[in-house]
Amino acid sequence: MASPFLPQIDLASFDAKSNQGLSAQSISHIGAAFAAVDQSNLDNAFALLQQHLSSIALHLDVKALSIEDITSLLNAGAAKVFVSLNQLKELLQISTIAQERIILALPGQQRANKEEIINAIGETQVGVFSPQVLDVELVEAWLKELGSTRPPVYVSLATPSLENALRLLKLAAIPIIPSTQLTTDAASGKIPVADLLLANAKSDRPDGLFTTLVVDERGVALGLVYSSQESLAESLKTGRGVYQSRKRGLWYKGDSSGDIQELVSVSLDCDEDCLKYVVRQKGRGFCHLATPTCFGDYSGLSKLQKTLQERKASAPEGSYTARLFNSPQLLRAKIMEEADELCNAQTKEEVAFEAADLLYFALTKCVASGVSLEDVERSLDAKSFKVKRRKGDAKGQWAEKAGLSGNAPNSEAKEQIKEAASIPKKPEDPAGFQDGQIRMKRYDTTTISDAELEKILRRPAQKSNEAVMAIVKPIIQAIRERGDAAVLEYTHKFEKATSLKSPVLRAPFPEHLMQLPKETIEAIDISFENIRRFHAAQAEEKPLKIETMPGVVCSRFTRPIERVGLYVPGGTAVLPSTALMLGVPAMVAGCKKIVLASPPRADGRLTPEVVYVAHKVGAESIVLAGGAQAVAALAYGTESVSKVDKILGPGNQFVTAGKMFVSNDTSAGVSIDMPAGPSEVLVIADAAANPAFVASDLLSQAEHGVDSQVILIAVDLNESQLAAIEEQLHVQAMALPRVDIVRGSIAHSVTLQVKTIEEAMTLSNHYAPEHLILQLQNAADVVPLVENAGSVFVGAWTPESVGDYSAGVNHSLPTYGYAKQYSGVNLSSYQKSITCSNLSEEGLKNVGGAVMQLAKVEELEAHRRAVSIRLQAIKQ
Ligand SMILES: NC(=O)c1ccc[n+]([C@@H]2O[C@H](COP(=O)([O-])OP(=O)(O)OC[C@H]3O[C@@H](n4cnc5c(N)ncnc54)[C@H](O)[C@@H]3O)[C@@H](O)[C@H]2O)c1
Ligand SMILES: N[C@H](CO)Cc1c[nH]c[nH+]1
Ligand SMILES: [Zn+2]
Repeated sequence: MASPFLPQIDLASFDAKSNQGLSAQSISHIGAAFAAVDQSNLDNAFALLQQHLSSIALHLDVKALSIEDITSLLNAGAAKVFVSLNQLKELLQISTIAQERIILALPGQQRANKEEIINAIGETQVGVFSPQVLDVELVEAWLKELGSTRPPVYVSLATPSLENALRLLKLAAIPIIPSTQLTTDAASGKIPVADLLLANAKSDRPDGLFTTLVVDERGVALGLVYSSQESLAESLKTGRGVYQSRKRGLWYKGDSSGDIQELVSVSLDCDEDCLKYVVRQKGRGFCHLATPTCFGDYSGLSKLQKTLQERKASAPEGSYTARLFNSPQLLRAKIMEEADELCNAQTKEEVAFEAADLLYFALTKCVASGVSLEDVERSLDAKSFKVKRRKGDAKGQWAEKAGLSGNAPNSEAKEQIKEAASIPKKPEDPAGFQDGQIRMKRYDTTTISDAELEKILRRPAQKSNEAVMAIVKPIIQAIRERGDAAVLEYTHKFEKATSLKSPVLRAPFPEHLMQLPKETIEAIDISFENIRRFHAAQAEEKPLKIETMPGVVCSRFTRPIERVGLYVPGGTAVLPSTALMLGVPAMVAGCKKIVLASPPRADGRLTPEVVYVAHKVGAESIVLAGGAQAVAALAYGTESVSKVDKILGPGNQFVTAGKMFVSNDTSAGVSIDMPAGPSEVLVIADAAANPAFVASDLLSQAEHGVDSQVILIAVDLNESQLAAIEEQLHVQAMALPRVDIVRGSIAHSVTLQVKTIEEAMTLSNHYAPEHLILQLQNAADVVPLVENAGSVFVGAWTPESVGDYSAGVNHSLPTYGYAKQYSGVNLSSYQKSITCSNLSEEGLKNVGGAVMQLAKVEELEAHRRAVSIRLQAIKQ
């Protein structure tokens, strides 16, 4: 049963040291409170809800607020709101508000009659609150008039006394009493809380004690004890579990054993003859036999939590749980794996089995982060208070994986923005936010050490190679052993494309699979032509040929790699532009066999843009698979997938690990382009830069994935110039459909303040970004200072996205600092160079001596003779 009375608190001073009323702790023991809210203390109300949501059911007089503020308070967890008649009518229109959360506040001093109330509330069963009833006798008469079917009635006790309060309680009205008049200390002369709690309680025992159930915060029964008014008062006063022992009198639990209890809350059952104490048990447990409960050990989730918490404190070396605690990447992989298995479970047994696995790993994550089951349950309860619910659509990537159609990919993100806007205060900024704004952290490079800078510029952690390889190796093995069947199995599993019967689509590709709007065809055609031109211009005009000595001619010519496999990612976004970037240079180089691979949608089809590009570049086939399975199929070939000589293209960690593995396997005979991972950009901006342009460039890469990183180097910008960029970043980010992804990437993105362009370039060359954008006064003059970068974008009119799609440069570029040693994809990525030597007699005579001498040094006689035998022949 809820608290039979409500302490009235002053929002402005609650929790503060100056608070003269009951302490916050005592109020949370009672579990409910009342307060009047207006604009002056609205922020305090939100703060209080955030801090005490689960421990205090907050009842708020909101007559001075707008409907928006009221719904925000309900959303934030206010238990009940006391409203005017007009507000009541408006709130009843919102179907998601439970009616018992709305209480009609009757106007003023007047005694209300039954008709007045019934007229006001119609058929709706809402409570009634009379704010200024001075005369208890009047209330008595009034309650009688309302009769037995009356709604819950709250009465503000303007002249509080124990006697008045008890009279109202006997009438089953709920008195609201200023907390300054209440006490847990009987000696203080105020109204004792214990007396109010037990006002209507009646013991069913001859000794007059109350049977008391003791439970933990999850509601698990710890044991059964007895209470008296005195022990309850003592418990409320000390904040501990204090009971009435039938043999020893007052019993302060744990005084002799040390296993004390912190009191969380006290309440009565429905017929008020039994108390429930919620406690936080310390020490070995509640039972004198040192078990957590008097009914033995914990079971289920509570038991698992206890074990995990113990393991976290001292995990046996080598235990699996210790491995999980030490490797966030392994834990993440297991959570994803188990979630996927749960989704695929069919029978009741399978669902229970897989759900148990998922809960185990989820709880390990909680314990590793210092979160308890109680915290999780509090969060669940808080969600149940929401008035404006999210639609519950799956996010784009998951919706696609699950084969949902017609699910607007980012509707949930939009809901989140709306919701965020309707909640005025948040206690802490989540990742990516600062002071309520999506903002990158700022550092002045003159005030940080090199070591700190190194840490700041570290790319977001990736799964360890070991963890990813452990996932990828069995996949590759399965493809080698079982070919097409295994490719299909993984596609069914990861892409949910269960209707797919063949892993390959062969050219000529059917027209109906590449139906596109005219504008898209035009855009692809323009981009195709620019990319073709830029890559064709990279071809050697003629083979290199020089005479190193008279008669010694060396030359070099290139040949296309015969068979290439092009991986087009498709996990989190559909990327036909990557098909262009990989396919066009392959076509220009003259590769004989071009095989594309890309994960299909859940309906088993590829996005038509990718099929159209495959058609335009003359691809032989498209492998309808993603991840390591696609890479393995390309590397080794299967019954229907053509083996290739080189695999190119970006991808996630499974794709990259697959590429690394097959390129290291000499039996595969396959090479790869480079490690190209999560997108990144570094923007260097000075005072001439347009803040909106700078922000838009940063966001264009931040929206790729939560593991993307964007860096701004601000050259000699003052506070207002920096603030202008930050403001733009926030405003533009909030308007993006992928704002939830952006928040993730901005959380590990930074602004670095430097004084000069030289300092900026030193930093940039050290970071070696995938994309470097120069938004500087004389941007072109700075290009000669670039030493390491995948691709450079010069000046205000060159957004990075032109390079992603249409300018002609390639967007498949080295990330993760590999721009220090790798080039992005270019024509030579599809070619090999062959060198050629051609000597005349004179030439051999000129160079032969050097060759023979060096062969002699290396003691390779056959090498020496291959020359001497010819020189002798020339002599004869
Ligand atoms: N650097 C560049 O030039 C460049 C260009 C474009 C894209 N990108 C990057 O490429 C990446 C694309 O990644 P993506 O995930 O969107 O698509 P993806 O196609 O690379 O990966 C999706 C595949 O991963 C596999 N997979 C997913 N979860 C798995 C698991 N638990 N176990 C085994 N396999 C699993 C599945 O087979 C799935 O088909 C992004 O990080 C993007 O930023 C980089
Ligand atoms: N910027 C990405 C490479 O890091 C490529 C891309 C594709 N589509 C849009 N952008
Ligand atoms: Zn991009």
